[in-house]
Amino acid sequence: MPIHEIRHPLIRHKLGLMRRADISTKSFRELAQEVGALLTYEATQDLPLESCQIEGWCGPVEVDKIAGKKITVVPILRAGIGMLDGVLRLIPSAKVSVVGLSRDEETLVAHTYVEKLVGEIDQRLALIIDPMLATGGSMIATIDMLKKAGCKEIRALVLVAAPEGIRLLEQTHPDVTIYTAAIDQRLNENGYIIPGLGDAGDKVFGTKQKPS
Ligand SMILES: O=P(O)(O)OC[C@H]1O[C@H](OP(=O)(O)OP(=O)(O)O)[C@H](O)[C@@H]1O
Ligand SMILES: O=c1cc[nH]c(=O)[nH]1
Ligand SMILES: [Mg+2]
Repeated sequence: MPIHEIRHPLIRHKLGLMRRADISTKSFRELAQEVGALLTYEATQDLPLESCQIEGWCGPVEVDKIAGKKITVVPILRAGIGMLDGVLRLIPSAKVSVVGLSRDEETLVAHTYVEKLVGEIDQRLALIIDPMLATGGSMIATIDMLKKAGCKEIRALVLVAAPEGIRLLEQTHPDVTIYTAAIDQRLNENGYIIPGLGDAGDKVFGTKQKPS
């Protein structure tokens, strides 16, 4: 399974700011959108182009445009919403499929509470967005859902990935490409990524921080 850790200076810097314990909700939100946009830039590098002729300021000119690739962005609720605007800023016409998953704090098993996929999913490139790939359970459940609906091309954009989640994803869905801002050290005994970001959903929504 291809995994791309994007070590661009802007991403390294912004992710570093996100790791601060005293970060405000406002800053966390802004940075999650910005890093989400930067990961989108990387994850769309190979979109097919076609030429077309337009009327330019000095007459007809050949320009490139994206060759009708259908895309669905798939935020995993809640925390994935924190990256959504950043992704849509670069792909404003993408359709959005919403998946709601919540990880049980004891078992770490994710249960599904929303599944609202867009039409023609079999013809679309799916870009799943979630700040955290921890055990990998939430990502695998989402990929299972998309494949069951007929989706054939899937990429995952995550801010931070744990080696444990990457390994599990490699075993279960080797065809899915991951783009991440960082591969961190490990999971702790509560399934939180170390050093990670803490609870990304709580940080995006300003809800109470759970102890890790
Ligand atoms: O790889 P996993 O072990 O499945 O963990 C990662 C998931 O956990 C978090 O969501 P959470 O269940 O806390 O929901 P929330 O976004 O509503 O806070 C995070 O946003 C991922 O979706
Ligand atoms: O570190 C982690 C792991 C799962 N979910 C989070 O929000 N953070
Ligand atoms: Mg959470």
